[in-house]
Amino acid sequence: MERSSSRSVKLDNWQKNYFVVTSGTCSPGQKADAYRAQILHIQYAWANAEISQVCATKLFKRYTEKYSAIIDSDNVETGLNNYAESILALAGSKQADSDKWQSGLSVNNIFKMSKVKEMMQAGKKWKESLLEPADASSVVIGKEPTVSELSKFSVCGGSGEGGFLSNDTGRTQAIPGSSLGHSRFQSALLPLATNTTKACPTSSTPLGESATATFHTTPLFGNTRKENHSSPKTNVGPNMSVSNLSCFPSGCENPRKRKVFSDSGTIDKLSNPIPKKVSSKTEDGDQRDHNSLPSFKTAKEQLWADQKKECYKSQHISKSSYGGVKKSLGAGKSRGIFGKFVPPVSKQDGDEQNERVKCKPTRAESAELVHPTDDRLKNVEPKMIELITNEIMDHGPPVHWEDIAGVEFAKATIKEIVVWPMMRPDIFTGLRGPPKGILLFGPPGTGKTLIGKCIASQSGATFFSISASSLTSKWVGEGEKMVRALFAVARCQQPAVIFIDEIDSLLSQRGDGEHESSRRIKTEFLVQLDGATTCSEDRILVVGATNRPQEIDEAARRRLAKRLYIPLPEPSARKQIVVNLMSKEQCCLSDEEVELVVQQSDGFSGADMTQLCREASLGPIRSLCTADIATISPDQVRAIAYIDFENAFRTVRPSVSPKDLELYEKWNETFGCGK
Ligand SMILES: Nc1ncnc2c1ncn2[C@@H]1O[C@H](COP(=O)(O)OP(=O)(O)OP(=O)(O)O)[C@@H](O)[C@H]1O
Ligand SMILES: [Mg+2]
Repeated sequence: MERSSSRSVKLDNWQKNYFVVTSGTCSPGQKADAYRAQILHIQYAWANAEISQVCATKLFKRYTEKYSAIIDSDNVETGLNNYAESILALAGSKQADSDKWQSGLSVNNIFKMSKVKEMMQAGKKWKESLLEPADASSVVIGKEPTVSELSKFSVCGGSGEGGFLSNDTGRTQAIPGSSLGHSRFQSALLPLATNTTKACPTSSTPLGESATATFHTTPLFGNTRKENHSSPKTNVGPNMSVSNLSCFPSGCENPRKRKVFSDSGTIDKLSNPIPKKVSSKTEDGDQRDHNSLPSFKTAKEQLWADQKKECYKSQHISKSSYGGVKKSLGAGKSRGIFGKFVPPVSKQDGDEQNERVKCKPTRAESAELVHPTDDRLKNVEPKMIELITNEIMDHGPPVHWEDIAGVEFAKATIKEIVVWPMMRPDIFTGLRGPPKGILLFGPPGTGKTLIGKCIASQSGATFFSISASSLTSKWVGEGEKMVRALFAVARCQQPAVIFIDEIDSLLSQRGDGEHESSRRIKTEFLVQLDGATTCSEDRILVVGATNRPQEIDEAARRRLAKRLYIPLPEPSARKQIVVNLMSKEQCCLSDEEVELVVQQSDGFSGADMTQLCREASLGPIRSLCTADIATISPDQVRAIAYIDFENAFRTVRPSVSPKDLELYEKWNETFGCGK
């Protein structure tokens, strides 16, 4: 009768709590309290055999998840942001994020409670009886317990509550608020001494698998630090640990005690799977060996740890490589057909050779090592070198000569100037020495930048690519230094190609309205260009590209001795572009239709041709109804047909006007070096 009324009281409480939690009016702190109460109810109900283990496990898991969602959430409206650190604060009776959420306990004051003191005494006696006679002296039982020792006893649920197990019934106290009888306690706690395992349901350990019943006073989601061992309401009875440390008796957190316990072997084997090395490692002090104990880490802690590791790694690497992690100052960039072959695996020709291979730095490594002390770089700020390395050196995907349609003369000339001299510097000497400056000029979208990228890929030289506008705008006030640094680094990385796109914005005619800073950059550039172009020793090639050649300063023009016209593509080049692009798509153009496209695209630049093909390729998609687009598979899309090109011609027009073209032709006749 009494029992059924106590059950109905619990049910009432349960319902009340449920309403509190689901009402939507309570704060996160109140919710957390309510969930904690639910969890305690589950514990009592289970210990009291009112619910089955399976049921207890399920409920426990559900409510601990909900509880932890509130505790760990950093959402100010729905969570307490009460990570482990905050729980530490709770242990110190400090107020945490929530007004409601304040621990009534602390490591210090919990032991002042009379009931706890009594439990301690009982626990001590029980320990004595367990450890006798072998290790009794080594267990610090006889002396007045220190806080940490007490904490051990108190939190090692088995020890504290072990008192209840002893026959010292006089000291046994019923748990306030609990209907648990003495015998119940006994059956619940006996496993600790008898090695029969009866596990508490925990969120992480299935019932029956847990090695130990661990009743301790750590907060449900607390870290297992000693300071954590206070918890609101935990003084009312056994508490189930849901942290992944819960399977360890918390008393083992005191290193000395851990040693004692592990040495004694008895309790350790029964209840504590902590390896012995833990105790020996921590023997000398109170410092905890975090590696040895599995410790609960919040996601935030884990993130910090990961970030620290990353930070350490990157610092470590950047210390060992000059100017960045991935990129060398171009020495490693000898790519393309003339780049030096570096076998991925070192030769196994004997130890001596291996040793030599190991000792001899690679080109990239030597560049990294040599650079800071290189005389030519002594006046260059390291920051600049890093910028050049990271931002100016070309790292784009390779471009091949075949990717550039038409412009055969320009391609042949460039090969002659750039590629062969790189390949045979011994032949290209004296008068045969290559020009040090090239200007690629022509209408927009004819492939000047593409040629620059191709030189980068195919020359085998260290390639520096910079847009002149970035020199004048991006590094405001630093442009001049940047130019100097650029050439200095290039000099250290010979053979080198410096590609300056939109060079007109850097080397435009000097005028009165010119800004002082851009005048300085230009002057510096001309000085450097002069040095590079006149010094026969240096193997630095400057390649400029522009679609406004007429704006280039005459002094610069002179230094860019080889001026190559990159005209609009001829019919054969246009055909090549179409065929090339269509070969990558599903296309059913006949040869005649391709010819028709080529005829109709007269006056188109390479970029216009690319745009035309893009537009045509959308034709098959546009012919679908909207509903089909969502469901159709790629292979069901029809091939690109001539009709799509016809439609594309309606929207894509040539971007270069005949008038503009005349200007280029004229400039080419006057200053160009083509045939
Ligand atoms: N000769 C060509 N062969 C193949 N594709 C070309 C050719 N010319 C231009 N293209 C296409 O047009 C795009 C633009 O070319 P690019 O940027 O090299 O032109 P540009 O001459 O540098 O123009 P701008 O003077 O406006 O800078 C290229 O990415 C390429 O797809
Ligand atoms: Mg360009």
